[in-house]
Amino acid sequence: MVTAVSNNPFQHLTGTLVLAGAGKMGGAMLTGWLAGGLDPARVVVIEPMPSAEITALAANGIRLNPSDAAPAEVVVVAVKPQMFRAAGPALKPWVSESTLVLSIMAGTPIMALQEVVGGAVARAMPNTPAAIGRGITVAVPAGNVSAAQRALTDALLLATGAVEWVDDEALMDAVTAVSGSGPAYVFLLAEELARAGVAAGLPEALATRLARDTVSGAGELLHRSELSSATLRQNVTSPGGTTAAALAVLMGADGFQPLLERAVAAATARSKELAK
Ligand SMILES: NC(=O)C1=CN([C@@H]2O[C@H](COP(=O)(O)OP(=O)(O)OC[C@H]3O[C@@H](n4cnc5c(N)ncnc54)[C@H](OP(=O)(O)O)[C@@H]3O)[C@@H](O)[C@H]2O)C=CC1
Ligand SMILES: O=C(O)[C@@H]1CCC=N1
Repeated sequence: MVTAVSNNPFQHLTGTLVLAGAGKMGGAMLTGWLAGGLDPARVVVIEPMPSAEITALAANGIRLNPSDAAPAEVVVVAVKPQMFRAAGPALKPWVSESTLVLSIMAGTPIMALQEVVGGAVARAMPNTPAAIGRGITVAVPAGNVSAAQRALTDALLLATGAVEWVDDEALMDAVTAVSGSGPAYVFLLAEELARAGVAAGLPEALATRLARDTVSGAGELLHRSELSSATLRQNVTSPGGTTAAALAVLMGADGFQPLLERAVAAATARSKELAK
């Protein structure tokens, strides 16, 4: 007998998924999930000011801000950490002891979620490339997360990209600083490369195009290649050539290394502050 095997990563989701906060990150994850085959009829979105995109999803069967609530299988908490203490209690009617509460809030410890919302909490830090299935998320489970809930968390996160699990929640501050915030550093690189091109005499539209395609092309090469980033960099650097001249600046005493170290330390410190 041949057994049919489903490719749907959401096959283990048999109840409702509630997304609280469909802003930039929650919206990106929802986009990734729907693109990956999540049945819109299983989704409830709680969002006081839904964007036009989120409002349009209601036509596909998503329930937006319903007046009735019942314990869900999964509640994804994607509100700003600063408003969690105020917004969290309203989520309680959606949560029973057996609800998986998947929080993506920066800085907010598992213990705060257990206090305010309850359920079985998994804390995760995704990033916005989740919208195109190219995110990376680091997750840490609370002690009462069952094997089935961990598998469901894995399936939800894998539908938006790669997943790493850690046991030590204290790592999440530095994780947030590297991969949660990281896409912004790369987009800033594209902005500043374009600006530097204009300063070097290029028309703005051409400089913007060159910077955007260079950053995205280099990212794609890094993604597909088995070579380390250092080797890929060396492959661009002809001895005594133009790249070497630029890298002497970027790898100098006040170059990328101390700058990124300071930036990541600042983001890590801010994540720790958000926990207070
Ligand atoms: N942006 C990113 O790249 C990443 C963000 N995160 C985390 O994701 C979370 C959301 O961040 P981000 O998407 O950037 O922020 P946004 O402000 O874009 O999203 C938060 C959303 O929650 C809405 N909201 C406000 N009050 C409530 C409520 N009571 N119930 C439900 N929703 C509510 C907000 O509406 P309104 O705007 O009207 O207040 C907003 O649309 C944060 O905790 C952040 O730490 C994690 C990883 C990456
Ligand atoms: O800026 C922030 O606080 C969130 C967390 C990681 C990315 N954005």
